[in-house]
Amino acid sequence: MADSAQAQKLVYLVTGGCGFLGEHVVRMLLQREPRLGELRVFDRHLGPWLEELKTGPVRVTAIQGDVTEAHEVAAAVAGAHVVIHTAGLVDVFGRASPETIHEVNVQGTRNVIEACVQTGTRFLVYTSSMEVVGPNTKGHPFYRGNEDTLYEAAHRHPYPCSKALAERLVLEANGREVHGGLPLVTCALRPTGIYGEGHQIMRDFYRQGLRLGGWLFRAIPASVEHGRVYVGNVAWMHVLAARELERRAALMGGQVYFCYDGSPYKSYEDFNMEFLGPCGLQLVGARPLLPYWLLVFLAALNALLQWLLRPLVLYAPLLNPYTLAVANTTFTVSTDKAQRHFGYEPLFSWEDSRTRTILWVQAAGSSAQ
Ligand SMILES: NC(=O)c1ccc[n+]([C@@H]2O[C@H](COP(=O)([O-])OP(=O)(O)OC[C@H]3O[C@@H](n4cnc5c(N)ncnc54)[C@H](O)[C@@H]3O)[C@@H](O)[C@H]2O)c1
Ligand SMILES: C[C@@H](CO)CCC[C@@H](C)[C@H]1CC[C@H]2[C@@H]3[C@H](O)C=C4C[C@@H](O)CC[C@]4(C)[C@H]3CC[C@]12C
Repeated sequence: MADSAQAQKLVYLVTGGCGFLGEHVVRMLLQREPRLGELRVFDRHLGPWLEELKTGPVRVTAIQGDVTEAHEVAAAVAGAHVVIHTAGLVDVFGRASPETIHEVNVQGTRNVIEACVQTGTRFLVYTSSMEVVGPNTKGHPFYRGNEDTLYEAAHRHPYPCSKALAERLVLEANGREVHGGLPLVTCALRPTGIYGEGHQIMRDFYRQGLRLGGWLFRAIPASVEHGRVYVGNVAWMHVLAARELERRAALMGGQVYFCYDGSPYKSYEDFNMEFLGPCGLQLVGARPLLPYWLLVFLAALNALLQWLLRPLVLYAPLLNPYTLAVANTTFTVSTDKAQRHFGYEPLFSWEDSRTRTILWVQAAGSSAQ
C-alpha cells in the first residue's frame, strides 16, 4: 500500500457486512477511507440498503456467500488488499447447534485465513469478542481490565469457545507467507457489548417495556458493571486498524485490542435505561425484584424447557444460565492500547452515541424494522 498522495486505490472485503456491526463498518469505510477503490460486501444475507451505496464514487460489490464454503470465500478474497472479517454466528440463546456455531465461527475463520494465504491478501482484521476473555463461568469479576490483565478464561458455552478458537487461529496466522512471498499481518479487535443503531436486543427490550405498560423490572444489581461500546466507534476502530496494519505491521501484527470509548460503566440494565428512559420506559426497583436464587432457578428451567421442546419447537428466551452469568458478572475494560498502537480515538462522544441510539430506538421500536 503506497503512502503518496497518488496512492493506489485499495480493494477491501468486509465479511458479515450486512450485520449490525458489519453495516457500520461498510458505511464507515465509504465515509472515512480515502484510499478505498472497491468495497466488497460478503454476507449470507444481503441487505437491500446496499443498493443505494452502489451509486457512489466507490465501486461496491455485493457478494452473497457463506464463510463455511471455502471456494466462495477464496473467490471473494482474490484480489483484495485488506479483509475485515466480522461475519459470525452470534448466539448465546441456544438457537443454533454448537456444531453450527463452530462451523461458522471457527471453520469460517480458517477459510478466510487460507483464502488470504492462497490469493496473496496480506492484511486481515478479525472481529473477536470480550468473551474470548470472559466473564468466566466462575463469575470472577474483570474490573476495568486491559489486554494484559491476568484472568482465568474458562469457557464452556459454544459461542465464547468458538470466538476464542477463531481468535487464536487469526493471531497464529500472523507472519505466514502468502502467495507472492510476503507475510500476512493480522490483528483481532475485541468489542465488549456493542450498542447503537441496529442493536436488535435493545429494540426487543424497548418493545417488551411497551408491552408491559412502560415498565421494566430490575433483575441484576446496579453494582455489577457491564462493558459497552458504541457501534460507530467499534466500526471506526476496525477502519483505523485496517488502515494502519501495513505501516505498523511489526507493532500491530498478532496483537489483540479491546474496543473502548467514553461509554459510562454501568450495569447492563442501567446502561440500557440511558436510551430506554428517554423513550418513556422506567426501570422498577433500586435492587433486583427477584432473589438471585430464583433467577438461577428460572434460567435453569428455561434451559430444561429448551432441551425438552427442541424436537417440537425452538424455545430460546433471553434468560438462560449463560446469559444470566454474563449479565451478573462485572466485566469492564479500561485501556489505551489501540490509541498507543494505531492512534485510535473514539469518533463519537458518549453524548453523540447516546443521542443516535435513542433516535434509532424510538424509530425502530414503533416500526416493523
Ligand atoms: N453484538 C455484540 O455485542 C458483539 C460483541 C463482541 C463481538 N461481536 C462480534 O462481532 C461480529 C458481528 O456481530 P453482530 O453483532 O454484528 O452480529 P450480526 O448477527 O448482526 O452480524 C453477523 C453477520 O454475519 C453474517 N453471517 C453469519 N453467518 C454467516 C456465514 N456462514 N457466512 C457469511 N455470513 C454470515 C450474518 O448474516 C450477519 O449479517 C461477530 O463476529 C460477533 O462475534 C459482537
Ligand atoms: C437477566 C436479564 C434481565 O434483564 C438480562 C439478560 C441480558 C442478556 C441477554 C445480555 C447481557 C449481556 C449480553 C452480552 C454481552 O453484552 C456481550 C456479548 C458479547 C458478544 O460477542 C455477543 C453478544 C453478547 C454475548 C451479549 C448477549 C446478550 C447478553 C448476554
